[in-house]
Amino acid sequence: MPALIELGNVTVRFGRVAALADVSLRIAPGERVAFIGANGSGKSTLLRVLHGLVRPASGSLLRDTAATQAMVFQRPFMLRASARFNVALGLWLRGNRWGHAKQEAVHALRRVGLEAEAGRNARQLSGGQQQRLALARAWAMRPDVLLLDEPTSSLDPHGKREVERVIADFAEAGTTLVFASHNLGQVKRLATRVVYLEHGFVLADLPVDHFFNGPLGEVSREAELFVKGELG
Ligand SMILES: Nc1ncnc2c1ncn2[C@@H]1O[C@H](COP(=O)(O)OP(=O)(O)OP(=O)(O)O)[C@@H](O)[C@H]1O
Repeated sequence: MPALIELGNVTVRFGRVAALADVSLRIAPGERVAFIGANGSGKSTLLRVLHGLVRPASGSLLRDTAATQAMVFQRPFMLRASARFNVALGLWLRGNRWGHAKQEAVHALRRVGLEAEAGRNARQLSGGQQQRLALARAWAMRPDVLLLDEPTSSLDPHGKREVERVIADFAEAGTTLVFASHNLGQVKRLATRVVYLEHGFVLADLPVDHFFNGPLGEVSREAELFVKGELG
């Protein structure tokens, strides 16, 4: 199957820090890929490279130009305006008429269970609601690929469940998911493939069952320790 995104030997530097080192990665349609690893291992940087927000110092990035992408950040930025306006604006900026954009915004809000909050100031919504609002904004774009940077890191268990449900809906609708997470339970629930990063290197890239249950081999000893540590 042709790749949606393909990275070849990508290195990203911030000053003297190599945030990514020689990363090669191929993402095919329908995959659900989780990036895991310790703080500073390069997960966010990798997502930003995939979304074209960070330019590699070297290496190649190929993207299927017909495929659309959306990214949801760890702390999504909301305008001081209604939830509906926050979703509609993105659609309007992409050339939709305002009336149509507002209509589509309401559909997207319904999809994430925020219909009742459509008229509320987005900044006054709870963390979980804001995260779902960010997903509604992405949903409205009907992306082929959805990139998420620790989408539930600041949420309580209820908020986490709600946001995970929406993410799972994206996957069911055929969206390719690529997300960074520190929550290994979430990785097991949502991902089909795990990419383990350490100091900017990909140390393991395996189907989720193999990553959590199979022997990881010499090169992935650190990954094994990481998983054991995280799972306590
Ligand atoms: N804009 C930047 N300027 C300078 N250094 C940066 C920048 N962004 C990332 N880095 C550095 O690059 C490395 C990788 O950071 P990155 O945010 O990608 O890690 P991460 O795995 O997402 O971490 P976390 O789990 O804490 O979110 C770190 O050493 C970080 O300090």
